Amino acid sequence: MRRTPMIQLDSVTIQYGPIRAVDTVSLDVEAGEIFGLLGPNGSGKSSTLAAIAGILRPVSGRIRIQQHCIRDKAEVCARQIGFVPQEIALYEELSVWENLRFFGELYGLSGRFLHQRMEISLHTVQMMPRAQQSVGTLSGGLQRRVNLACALLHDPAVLLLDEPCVALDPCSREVLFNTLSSLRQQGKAIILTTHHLEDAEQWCDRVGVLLQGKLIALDRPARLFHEIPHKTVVLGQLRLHLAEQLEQIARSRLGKDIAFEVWGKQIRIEAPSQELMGRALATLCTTGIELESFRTPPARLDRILEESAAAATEPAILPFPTEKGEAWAA
Ligand SMILES: Nc1ncnc2c1ncn2[C@@H]1O[C@H](COP(=O)(O)OP(=O)(O)OP(=O)(O)O)[C@@H](O)[C@H]1O
Repeated sequence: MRRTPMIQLDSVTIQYGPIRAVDTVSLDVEAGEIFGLLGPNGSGKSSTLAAIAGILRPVSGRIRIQQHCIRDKAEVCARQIGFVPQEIALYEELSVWENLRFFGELYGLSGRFLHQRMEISLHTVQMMPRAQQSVGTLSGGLQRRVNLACALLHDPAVLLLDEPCVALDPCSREVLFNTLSSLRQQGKAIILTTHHLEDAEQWCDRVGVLLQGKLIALDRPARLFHEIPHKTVVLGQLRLHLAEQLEQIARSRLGKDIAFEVWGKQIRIEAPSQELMGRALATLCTTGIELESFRTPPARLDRILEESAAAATEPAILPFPTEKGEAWAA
């Protein structure tokens, strides 16, 4: 049974003047879920996140945080949201600890409780040993961890991260995702934007793909990444055109489990398992059919993104919706 979503977007549309950046996007994210928002540059990821954070007002549609509409209950919702922007938003001349105190006070925290929350947040991102170091002397990756700690100070139920992996080396990325996984275990609802398919596949529970402001795919990564889960497909380039007689011999030797199609010097082979694919390739070889090269075709999500990158990424210029006011950026 599906639980009540923490974050609900219902037909959300965001415009910058006549430019439609996000087009009737609907999605739900539950407690204890990491949701990845993927898409090429300019597809509307940051705008979607900013609208959920309450920084940007959609021209139409509805956003709810823990069932509260952010339009009507802006303050209640803001208390439930931790937002980690793309840019590092810290005071370089202040220490890590001083930065946390400053942002904690902005959230209205004080005294012993603030002190406790600062310690917990720094522990969560593994930065306690650096508490007294000035932020300007930290690497970009470590600054990002402090950025995240600041967003955790008020213990929000919802965490939004805009491109958290930018400029992170593999080790920092591992720390980041381990941190997010433990926050997921605590029941937080997490949305992050990323360009890294492998991160989305490894760490996200569900993935939504935006293209020109539209949500064109939404599924579990395993389903998005592996179009043909029970079959293995190889696309090959033949050294020579295939004579009809040789093709018939190959078909009889491969048997009914292996399907292949030939067009020109291209061949597409489909086998029910990796093992049978290996045997099929060997059989073709011993039949005298030489492959110059072969590759596995891109999975569904790779292809969606490949196609989207090839397509014009400029957003559609559409008439302004009449029912509500103009989009505005804070
Ligand atoms: N303040 C703004 N004024 C006008 N247009 C904007 C503004 N912010 C974003 N846009 C446009 O809205 C569209 C969506 O932008 P957005 O930043 O949300 O995309 P994105 O997927 O986050 O891109 P990126 O991966 O490059 O960060 C883009 O075409 C962008 O040019």
